[in-house]
Amino acid sequence: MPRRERNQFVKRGQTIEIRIEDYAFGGKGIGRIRNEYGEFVIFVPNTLPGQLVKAQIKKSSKKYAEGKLIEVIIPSEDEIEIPYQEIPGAPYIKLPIEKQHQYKKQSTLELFRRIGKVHDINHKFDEFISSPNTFHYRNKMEYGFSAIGYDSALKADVDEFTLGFKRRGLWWCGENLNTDSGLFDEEVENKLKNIREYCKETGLSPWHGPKKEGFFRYFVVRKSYKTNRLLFNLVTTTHSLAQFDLDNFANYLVDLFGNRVAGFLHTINDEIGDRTIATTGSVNLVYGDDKIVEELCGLNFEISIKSFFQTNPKCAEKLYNKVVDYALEDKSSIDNNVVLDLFCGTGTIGQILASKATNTQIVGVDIVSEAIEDAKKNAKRNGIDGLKFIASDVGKFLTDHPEYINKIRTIILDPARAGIAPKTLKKIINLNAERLVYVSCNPATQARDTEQLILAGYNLKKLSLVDQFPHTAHIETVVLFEK
Ligand SMILES: C[S@@+](CC[C@H](N)C(=O)[O-])C[C@H]1O[C@@H](n2cnc3c(N)ncnc32)[C@H](O)[C@@H]1O
Repeated sequence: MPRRERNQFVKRGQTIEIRIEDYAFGGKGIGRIRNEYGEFVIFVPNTLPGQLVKAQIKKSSKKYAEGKLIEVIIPSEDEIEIPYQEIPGAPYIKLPIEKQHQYKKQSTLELFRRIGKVHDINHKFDEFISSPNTFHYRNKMEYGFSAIGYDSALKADVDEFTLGFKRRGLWWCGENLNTDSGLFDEEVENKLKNIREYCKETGLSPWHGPKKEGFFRYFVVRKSYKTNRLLFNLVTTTHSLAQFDLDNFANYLVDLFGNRVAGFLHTINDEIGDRTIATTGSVNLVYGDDKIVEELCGLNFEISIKSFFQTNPKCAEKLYNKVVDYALEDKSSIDNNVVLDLFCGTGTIGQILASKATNTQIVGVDIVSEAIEDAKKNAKRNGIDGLKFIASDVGKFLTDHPEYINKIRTIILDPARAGIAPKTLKKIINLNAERLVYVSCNPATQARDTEQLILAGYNLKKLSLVDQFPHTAHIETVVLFEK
């Protein structure tokens, strides 16, 4: 029996042309179909209000449908020319930055209203913090190799050695980055084609996604804004490794980038999953140093290739200043007290806070042991006392340390995109702290946690938004909760 369609407007698999009218959180354009049955909403990710787009319906329910962008037929009047190669990771690069801010602010506040149930969120809004550099702001890029390219004229896959990013919506296809994308280091991106040619000339194979085989997988670059130096990481499989001269490749990098090369690492990743990357597999140092030094808020941080470090360091300084401002608003709850810095990464926030407080003991917890090692060394290098760093899952740490219950006045939280696991959030609530400064790179999970925190007796006192990733749909938030 044929499946009954669930709405009167669109069918799954159907291709439609639709005008985008609004912007929803997370970079989804909103289009509407109006007919004799009424009005129906269609979300199309990576589109802008004002565009006329062709999209294919991927999901459809009674209330709404979601489509995948196939092409922009007519651009939005807001779009401007840019001198960079467009990449899928920066879908809003043609939109003036002020417009991007407007969409981000409005859609994020709406999320707190709808999911967090904070109906007066406009009154709680404190500040929208822009990135000091809106172009060339990233300190890390992960370029992928692929054995399959895409011929736009033929509209078909072709065998091609590519190095760059995945083609939007086609996970198995790579797209060469030939010039600066406007997001990362101009020199590196303009010379990426040389790296590609070097690798191609070895005759060794790039990764073939569907077959799950090949030698070259990723080329990762980390940059320090303090020193302007670069740390490279080439990720390959063991297949054909004997035929690849790593020292020769290191020399080639030095020929290309001179003394900007801080170090070159080689990672072996034989896992066949298509996920990235630099954090899995065994890492060997081939040339130079395996770390890079960055400066934030006057302190120095040594970062290894596996540790999390804020991707936009100039803007991270502004983010951290806001976190520290919120934490120090009630200085008496910080001075002479223990502060928990949960999900602390390389311990940046705790160190900055400790450097501005008196006799404060910071206890930082992160699951990545390399990040904790970096945190310990960084605290020593910055000469800051009173810091303790522990490598553990936050939930496990709180179970193992009941002595902190009713003893902590302020907690800093900065979880990864997935947010705080519900069981861990319960344990955090159970600590009974007076104040939480909660940083998030995914306000959708933070808004979900906000509802729980309010039910547990916290008030959302203020919220600031930080545009850590211009030209993308991402936005970072800093929220102060008080009991
Ligand atoms: C957004 S980063 C924050 C890092 C740090 N606050 C900073 O600004 O550099 C999130 C951190 O959470 C850590 N993490 C993820 N899941 C965790 C867990 N279950 N327990 C402890 N740490 C976790 C990650 O290793 C990562 O360092």
